[in-house]
Amino acid sequence: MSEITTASQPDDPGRDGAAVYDITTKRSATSHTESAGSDLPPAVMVDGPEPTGPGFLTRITGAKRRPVVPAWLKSKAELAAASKWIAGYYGHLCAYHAFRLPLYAAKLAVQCPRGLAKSAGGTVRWVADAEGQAVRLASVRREDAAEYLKLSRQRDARVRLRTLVTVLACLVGIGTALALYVLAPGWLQAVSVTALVLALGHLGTEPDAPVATRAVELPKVQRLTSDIVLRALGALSISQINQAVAKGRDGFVFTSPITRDGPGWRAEGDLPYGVTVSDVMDRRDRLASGLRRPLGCVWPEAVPEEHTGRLVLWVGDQDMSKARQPAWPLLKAGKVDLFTAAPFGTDQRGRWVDVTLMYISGIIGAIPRMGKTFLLRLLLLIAALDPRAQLHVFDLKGTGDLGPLEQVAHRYRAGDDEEDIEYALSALRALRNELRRRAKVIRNLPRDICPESKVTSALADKASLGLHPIVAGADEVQVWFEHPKHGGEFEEICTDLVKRGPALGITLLLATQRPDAKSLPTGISANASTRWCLKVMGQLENDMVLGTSAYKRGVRATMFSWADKGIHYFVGEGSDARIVRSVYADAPTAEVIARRARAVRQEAGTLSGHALGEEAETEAATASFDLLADIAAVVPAEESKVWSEIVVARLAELRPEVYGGWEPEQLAYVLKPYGVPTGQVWGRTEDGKGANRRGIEHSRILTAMTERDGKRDAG
Ligand SMILES: Nc1ncnc2c1ncn2[C@@H]1O[C@H](COP(=O)(O)OP(=O)(O)OP(=O)(O)O)[C@@H](O)[C@H]1O
Repeated sequence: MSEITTASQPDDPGRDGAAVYDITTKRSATSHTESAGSDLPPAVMVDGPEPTGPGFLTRITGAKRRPVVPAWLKSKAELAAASKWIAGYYGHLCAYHAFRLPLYAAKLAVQCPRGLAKSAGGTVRWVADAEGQAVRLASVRREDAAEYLKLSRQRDARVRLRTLVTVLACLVGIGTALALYVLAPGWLQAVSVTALVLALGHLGTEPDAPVATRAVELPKVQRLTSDIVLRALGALSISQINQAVAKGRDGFVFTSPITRDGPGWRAEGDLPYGVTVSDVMDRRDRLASGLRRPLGCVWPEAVPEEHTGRLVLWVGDQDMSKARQPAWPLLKAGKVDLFTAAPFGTDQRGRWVDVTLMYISGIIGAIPRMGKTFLLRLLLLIAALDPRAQLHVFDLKGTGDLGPLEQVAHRYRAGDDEEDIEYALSALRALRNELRRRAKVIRNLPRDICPESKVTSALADKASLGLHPIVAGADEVQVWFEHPKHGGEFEEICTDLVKRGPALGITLLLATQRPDAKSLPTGISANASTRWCLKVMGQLENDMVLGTSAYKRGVRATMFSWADKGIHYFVGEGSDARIVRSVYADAPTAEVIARRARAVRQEAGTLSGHALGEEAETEAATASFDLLADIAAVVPAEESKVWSEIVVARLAELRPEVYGGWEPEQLAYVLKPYGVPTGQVWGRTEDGKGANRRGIEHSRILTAMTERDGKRDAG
């Protein structure tokens, strides 16, 4: 219990000379003086006299209840999967041994003489009471005549009885054998002889040479104990843990018993004050060394609803990247309803993790070669399995990784040449127009049909409304945003799609290997509701993909190792960040799934656009579109400064299909990447009144054009 005093300064002996003294000794001295009757005011106790805390009722209302039925038993899919595994396991055992039965029989037959000799020898030793011989010999050595006589008498009686039993057994055995030989049918004789031979063969088995070999090699895993956890945490070179251990306390206080959790062990507890789970995550490799387990087995995690020092340590039996993943339920059969959840990966415990591709916009980020394209392709395959969904696929890497989706995509293009960029731009403009159309449709629908003002599965089914799901996916999307000419427009359209698309049935999935502000504009990264982050190298990229301060909260995709391909943090589906290993679907597998999706679409009559060999109509019309050139065209040289509202009105007149509906703010937004600012400029209204309003300078447009063209020529 600590206390504070309100001692006045003049009484302080150290004040004049500004002496420094130990606060602890000073404090006790002051309280002592006070108790001795000085005129210091009484000490004020800051801790209550008794430990008080929440009452029983408060504690039980706040208590965390553990589920009565374990999660794996509640999930039909998991139960079915577990039953299938068990049935498969025992089925394999039976098949394995059945196949080797003749071999086992032969081995036993060969061992039969040894078994016969062993049983004969054993019987003789039993009859002769060989087990008592050592004791009898000991009494002889001690020359203890009395005891020897006692033991001999006992042995004689025993040998008599055992001889009788043996003779009787032999008579019964021989009699039975003769009876069988004379009376029994051939099959019974064969069975009896076989049984006798097998039994004798079994008896003749050497302990180090079993007849039956192992059908399965069960992985031997070390049990996780508190000692091992403490040893590993103590090896992390975290000073607070080491200090706690040095003072005889535990460097980790377990808050629940170490239990089996899926194919691994789970330990939960509190780190010392001031140590956070992030500190442990940063040293995951050392932790794995301390636990003597492969890195891919060791998964320290934070508990989001607890304090930052609450650590859950899950140690898998097998490396997550190598453990066998259950077969993907959509691999061979099945359709998808994009408005409901579909599995796309498994967590460390091998449980399926689902994603609902509607009402989201997502970003996938990672350094190269970690599985970003595979993941995007998987998500697009899931979308392809909903025959209503229209797919827009842009492979800006240009290697054809998304090629399997070509046969189902409404828009498809691989490559980053100028014509590919124009194609993508025209497709995105069309998408934005579609977004606007959908907004109007939704707005005009009666409340009872569309109560939530968003596209639902039932609305998507009504072909007349044209509200089918649209899923657009782009790999290496930084190519769009860094484009010298169209970067601004790509950013503007994608931001709009990311923000408004989810409610209107349009999902945008963007994958990038360089998640920084330039290659993934903040307007997009901040508004994406779903994030997949495979290995990244630093905090900045981590937070760009997983959200601001994710790194601080301990959600760190930097901890993944180079071998953790396809393993990522998944943030979405209304839950906290989870570690997921995405389903591995290589190109041939993707091709098979896409073919199935095409067949389903053919049946439903929903194949469209590129999949039917149609070219986009808007492509040629907009190929020559250039924002800066258009502004230069509508703002003559004599108008040195012009208001934004006038520019957008003129642009809309020039190309209504592109600029129709633009607001002055939008102009400012798309000009930003070109370095053209908008500011207060002097102008006149139609009736000749002068005013200051937001606008642009003609010379800045010309400068931006010159710079851009110069860069392009240099490039
Ligand atoms: N879920 C997965 N499970 C196991 N291995 C995977 C998985 N996903 C991808 N891989 C492996 O990782 C390799 C790289 O995948 P991918 O091409 O998707 O990487 P990327 O991040 O797109 O690379 P780049 O940036 O170079 O395009 C693949 O060849 C594949 O073997």
